[in-house]
Amino acid sequence: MSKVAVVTGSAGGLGRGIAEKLCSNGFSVVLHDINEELLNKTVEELKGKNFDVIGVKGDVSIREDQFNLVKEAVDKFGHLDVFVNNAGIDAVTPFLLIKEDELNRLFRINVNGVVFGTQAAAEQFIKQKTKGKIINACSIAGHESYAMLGTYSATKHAVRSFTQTAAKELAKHQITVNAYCPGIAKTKMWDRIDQEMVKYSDDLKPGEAFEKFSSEIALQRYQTPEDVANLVDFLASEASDYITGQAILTDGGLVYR
Ligand SMILES: NC(=O)c1ccc[n+]([C@@H]2O[C@H](COP(=O)([O-])OP(=O)(O)OC[C@H]3O[C@@H](n4cnc5c(N)ncnc54)[C@H](O)[C@@H]3O)[C@@H](O)[C@H]2O)c1
Ligand SMILES: CC(=O)[C@H](C)O
Repeated sequence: MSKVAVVTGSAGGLGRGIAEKLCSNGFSVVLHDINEELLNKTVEELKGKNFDVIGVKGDVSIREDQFNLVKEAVDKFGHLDVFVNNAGIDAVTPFLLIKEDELNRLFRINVNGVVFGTQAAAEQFIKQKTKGKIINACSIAGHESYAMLGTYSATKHAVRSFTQTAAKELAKHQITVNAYCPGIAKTKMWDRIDQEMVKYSDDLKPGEAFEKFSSEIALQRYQTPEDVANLVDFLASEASDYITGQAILTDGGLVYR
């Protein structure tokens, strides 16, 4: 019987890379995103690769949507093994200009979404009386906070904190909870971050913020979605059964913790 994984925010970017990796290793995967048009396109592309996938539209910041997502996964595939809280958004703002709307928007998606997804997945694992794996999208920004990324960095520190708490409380059910901490991957997220950072800079040109951050990478190559998917694939496998509560860096050598 195939293992079943849900990957939130997987219509594109790192989430799509994670979904493809898990599919290539025999998982049935529920792709999910708030962007229904891109989600449907990605589902069709992955079905074209003979991957066993379905797509479920949803908003991770809505608790009911997260529980519906798990229900759709179980209705289709019979059970759940892995839940990846990948969806997240960014904001670039000088600290003195951060407004309540930004705080609320980013915490609702990057933090509340992870809490609700964890609750929905954990309740299913407990109902199944099986072990389970919950894997959360953190970041280098969950270990070190960055200028102009104050709210975003705070949300990723919160993800790391909730990962530890959930791991401690859910271990008795043989549910592990871990986080992956990517560095700088050229996805739509970094396209947006670069555009915004350039707006606040007198000398950066488009693309130069990404280059500036990436120039510090010790391994001297850009991060790819597959680099991140390799770590998530490990955390989704039995090889990581004795690891829980960890926020593991995969950044090519940027932050050393
Ligand atoms: N790209 C990087 O360098 C990087 C580094 C560290 C951590 N991360 C984290 O990895 C995750 C994926 O990042 P990415 O670079 O692929 O971003 P991305 O913006 O390319 O993709 C994120 C996806 O999430 C979806 N999404 C946004 N809000 C949603 C919501 N409320 N409900 C459901 N789906 C929603 C978007 O539609 C999009 O498809 C994020 O949590 C991000 O913080 C990214
Ligand atoms: C977007 C992200 O988490 C890091 C800062 O690249």
